[in-house]
Amino acid sequence: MRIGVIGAGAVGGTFAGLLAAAGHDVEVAARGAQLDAIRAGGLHLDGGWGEHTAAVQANPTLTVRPELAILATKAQDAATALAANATRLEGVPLLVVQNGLGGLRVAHEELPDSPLLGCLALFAASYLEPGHVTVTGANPVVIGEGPGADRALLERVGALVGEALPVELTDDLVGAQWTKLLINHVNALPAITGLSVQEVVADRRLRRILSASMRETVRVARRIGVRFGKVQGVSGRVLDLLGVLPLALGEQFPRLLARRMGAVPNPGSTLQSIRRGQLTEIEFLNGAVVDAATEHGLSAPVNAAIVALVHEVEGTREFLGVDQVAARVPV
Ligand SMILES: NC(=O)C1=CN([C@@H]2O[C@H](COP(=O)(O)OP(=O)(O)OC[C@H]3O[C@@H](n4cnc5c(N)ncnc54)[C@H](OP(=O)(O)O)[C@@H]3O)[C@@H](O)[C@H]2O)C=CC1
Ligand SMILES: CC(C)(CO)C(=O)C(=O)O
Repeated sequence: MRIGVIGAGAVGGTFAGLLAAAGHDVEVAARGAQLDAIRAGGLHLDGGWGEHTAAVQANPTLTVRPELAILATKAQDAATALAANATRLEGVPLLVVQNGLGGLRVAHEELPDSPLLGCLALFAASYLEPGHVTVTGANPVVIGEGPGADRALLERVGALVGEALPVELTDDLVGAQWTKLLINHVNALPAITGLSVQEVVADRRLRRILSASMRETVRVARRIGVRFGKVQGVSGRVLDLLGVLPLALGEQFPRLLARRMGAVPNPGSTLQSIRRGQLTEIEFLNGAVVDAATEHGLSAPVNAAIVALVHEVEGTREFLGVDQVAARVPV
């Protein structure tokens, strides 16, 4: 099948490499050094799903209308990237692989005639240097229906992606997005400290701050009527408990997430942006919790402090020590 991947970094590179290895005809829309490197030497993928060098076509925008498109930019780049490719995408099914809550809304605004599916990647991948992506944690993706899609499309695309990597389907994409948002609370502290997710979770004080941010999110979600969906066997009922358990017990959740990431240090996608000198997605992660709280007349001070620290590090490019973080986040 002819597949177009927009944004060929950690996640898009993983999809492109594995789908090409499964025999599909893949074109990526990429930019800058990544575009030059893929054109010159292909896309080199290694780590949890093996080594593949995919001779994918790479262009600044898609040159051929695909049968399936995959969007895998960071959230802040999605609208621009879709607009640049819109003429090739009208009516084409689009799989939006993005963290945060708003990816499908943005895609629907840009491409009102395309059936949309939402995809939550639970695997971890690092975009280390142009042309090279490493899968550091080989976990499945969860796919659910978005605007304009139906069950038949979901199953067709699920089966196709399943040729390349493990897939779970969900009937509750919104609930699953909130659960993934909670999981993505692991992203911010690595971006602030320069540590991996596993190192953050291993540190007693950082683990406490992370757990406090998660508990605050669960409490906000309960107050505004959000129900967490089941993801990777973790049910909404278990997550609801995080809102009432003492922090010491709630810390079992980040410990579980770190175990599932395995032994290879996972920087998370937000620290990778900082390392590349780019702005991060933090407004779409912990920032989405602050926004949801504010919209409903509530506050989320732990998440707000974390968002502010990530922005500080985006500006200074100087990581903070554990003492500095502990002094600035009101746990
Ligand atoms: N990395 C991970 O392990 C995981 C990431 N995610 C989520 O997946 C999404 C993608 O993240 P990730 O792969 O890490 O991000 P990356 O930054 O690694 O990759 C995004 C790529 O999109 C490119 N891009 C941006 N705008 C355009 C455009 N207009 N045209 C062509 N290419 C463009 C970027 O180029 P440039 O480099 O020049 O900015 C970059 O190469 C995010 O929402 C993230 O939160 C979810 C699960 C795991
Ligand atoms: C699942 C996780 C935490 C993997 O690293 C991720 O979604 C990210 O890094 O953005």
